[in-house]
Amino acid sequence: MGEPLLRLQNVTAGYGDAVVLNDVSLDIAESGALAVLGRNGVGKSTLMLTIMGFTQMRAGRVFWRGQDISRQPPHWRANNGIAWVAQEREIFPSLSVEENLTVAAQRGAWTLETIYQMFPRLSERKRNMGNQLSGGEQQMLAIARALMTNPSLLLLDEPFEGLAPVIVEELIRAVKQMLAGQKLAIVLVEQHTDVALELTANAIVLERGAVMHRAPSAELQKDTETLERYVGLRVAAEH
Ligand SMILES: Nc1ncnc2c1ncn2[C@@H]1O[C@H](COP(=O)(O)OP(=O)(O)OP(=O)(O)O)[C@@H](O)[C@H]1O
Repeated sequence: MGEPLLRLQNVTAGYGDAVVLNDVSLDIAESGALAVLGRNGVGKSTLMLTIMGFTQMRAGRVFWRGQDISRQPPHWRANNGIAWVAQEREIFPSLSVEENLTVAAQRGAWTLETIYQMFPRLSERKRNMGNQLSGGEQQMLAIARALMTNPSLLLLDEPFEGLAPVIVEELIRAVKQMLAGQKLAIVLVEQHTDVALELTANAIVLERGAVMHRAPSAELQKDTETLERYVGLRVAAEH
């Protein structure tokens, strides 16, 4: 086993005096895919923010390719291969689709051409302004913009939330394509448990900021007891 791409070692972190994550440890391998599950408010987004360097670390360390980056600011992490798609998407409303894509682009396999192949809708709308897009198109753009930085790790925070099923299908196909094609690892926070487990190799379940359970995703998919206890059956019940 080589060095993990990302390692969180006994990380306790939060906002100011409020501690949200408690003694969280996890590894993500190069090209790995990790699902982060758990009910609302357990700290899933805070985990993403901590990987990006936006929270206050109280204890523990974060390693990137074996290097301790615990004190590196968010822009260092972004410049060194960690990309984050926030729940809020945060695309630039007054820039065109194409400008949104090129504004933070870095060299690599993801270019306008490969992005437009994966998201033909964005190609059709490349001259539209960010604020003229539907919710689904905005989410595509947010993911595409993150890919244009040619990251080694992509953090996706509830990318399918609130989108029409047909758009969710399109995004799932795109995520599969991303994982199959390029050397890219993902951390996926998702309320749609079945989708999250289908897309990933491994999963952790958070409860009150701590890792309560970890398992290969295929195993957790069958473990309805754990899913019921810590995640709820919101999505499983829909199938
Ligand atoms: N900026 C902040 N300042 C202080 N507390 C915060 C902040 N953001 C989140 N929290 C608190 O941290 C806890 C975990 O929130 P977080 O958003 O990480 O959970 P989550 O699992 O992602 O939930 P959700 O599924 O609702 O997004 C909550 O109690 C929340 O109130």
